[in-house]
Amino acid sequence: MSGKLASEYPSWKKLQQIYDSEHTKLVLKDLFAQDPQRFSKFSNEYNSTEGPDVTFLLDYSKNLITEPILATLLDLARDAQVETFRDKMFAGEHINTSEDRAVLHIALRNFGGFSIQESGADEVSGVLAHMKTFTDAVRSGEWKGYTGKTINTIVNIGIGGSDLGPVMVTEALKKYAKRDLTAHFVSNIDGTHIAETLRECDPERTLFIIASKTFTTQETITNAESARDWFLTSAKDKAHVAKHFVALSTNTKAVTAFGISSDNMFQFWDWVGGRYSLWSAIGLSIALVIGFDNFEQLLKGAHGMDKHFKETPLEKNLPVLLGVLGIWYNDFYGSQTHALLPYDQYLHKFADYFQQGDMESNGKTVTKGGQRVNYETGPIIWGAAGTNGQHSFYQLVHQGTKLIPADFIAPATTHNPIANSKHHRILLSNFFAQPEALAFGKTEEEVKKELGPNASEALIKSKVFEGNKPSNSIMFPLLTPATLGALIALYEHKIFVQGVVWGINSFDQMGVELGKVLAKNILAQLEKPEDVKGHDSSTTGLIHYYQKYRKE
Ligand SMILES: O=P(O)(O)OC[C@H]1O[C@@](O)(CO)[C@@H](O)[C@@H]1O
Repeated sequence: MSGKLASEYPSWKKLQQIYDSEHTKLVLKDLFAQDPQRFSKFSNEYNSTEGPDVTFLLDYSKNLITEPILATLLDLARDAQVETFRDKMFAGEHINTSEDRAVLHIALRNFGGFSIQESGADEVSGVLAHMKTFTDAVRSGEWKGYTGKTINTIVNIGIGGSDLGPVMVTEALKKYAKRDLTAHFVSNIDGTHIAETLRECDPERTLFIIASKTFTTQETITNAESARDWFLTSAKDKAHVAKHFVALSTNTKAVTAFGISSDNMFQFWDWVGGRYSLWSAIGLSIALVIGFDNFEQLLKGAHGMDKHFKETPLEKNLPVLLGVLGIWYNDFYGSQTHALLPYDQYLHKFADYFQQGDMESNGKTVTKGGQRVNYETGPIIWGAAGTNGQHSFYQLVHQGTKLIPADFIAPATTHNPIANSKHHRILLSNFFAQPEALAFGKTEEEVKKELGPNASEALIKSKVFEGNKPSNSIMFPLLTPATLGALIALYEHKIFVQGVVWGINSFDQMGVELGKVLAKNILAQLEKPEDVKGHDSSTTGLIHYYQKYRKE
């Protein structure tokens, strides 16, 4: 980033000219008709070159691009010095400028020997070894609760990056789970979350994992205190906490103050962003559910993608391609969102995960240099597993007024080939059909032919599909830990590429602070008998309504 606004780059100005002069002429039906080689030109097979074999296909041919447009989009990555900043990140430079921190989630999975100069990077293997020892002890039954029983339930208490990654990955890799170990995830401060969870737990056989990078997050600490109170109601003796509570954090002081010994703490470092932390000690619940070896496969799969991102020329660099394609729609076509549509029930939390990953990284309006941008930055990320989305929001995606770029993701083979894989064939037929329908639509002539001469004009019009709606399709042989690791890393690096182009700091999150401060102020007032003061009439009116009905 040269300190310039992205809109000042020559390539940005050229893209604007291309959009203004050509976008009405970019019709997918024509682009495919004109070039039988379009699929092979605009698709890439990723094959890992290190660690476990991971392969997947990225088909980006159903995008509103030509070769000159893609070349200009890649020039944008060059103008923004994406490769330079990538290399700075990998080297451990403090690219998180507002917090003066490195950004080193790649160091958590650095099996291939990237040279990283940052304190703590050489401690990763020690933490992984501790995680392995602990995970093996719990899963083997060697680790016993205070009455000598084995652990059959884990409860991860955390929120945001200390929750969403473990939830998404343990769902995605359920096939690899130890089925006699139940995992619960409590995140919300709403007492319902912990209350409903504790109903499922036996204090003699439950392990609580308090996951918090700062160990100051109000929701997590409050939930952890309630869990400890619940546990001690049965266990009585505080000495038993040591057998049922562990902590994942950077804050040893706060962990020990809570009453968890440092022996039961799994450490990570300030250069691990919360939304990039599932690879760190925050992944302990993942390792407990799927076993440490599978957790290591996840890490190794991600490392393979790190290597690809670090070494591959822009033209074949998958995170760069996804990044600049997203910018084409976000900043020139004016799309506001981006849909992640995994045709795999195991990936039903994938979009949820990247809501934080993408939106907390790139939901910013000020560049690293303090300038307000004059262009769109982070998109709204949303999505759901197919085919459920088809019976929910696809009407809008197909015939609405909004352009919604979408990524379709699917495994070629399923872990559950029931009914002789009939279910999977139906699932994949939809995975293939939906992008086809979005891209090529259905013309008025085709509708008239179908409805016959008596159909009203209005009915005909309502059945037309304009099409020309872009999508990417990603396929891989099977959803394995290593494949999932590579897939997550692909999107992490896509987010990085976009942040560099926009000139923003993708690795702080100042935007989450104001609400917390205001809430703390209101909480203090709610706990006093006198009337609230210092608020607008709406906030005051709402609080008064609450106070009219509150019981406690
Ligand atoms: O892990 P912790 O420190 O408890 O933070 C939890 C989450 O809270 C934030 O909103 C930051 O306050 C996310 O960035 C973070 O993942």
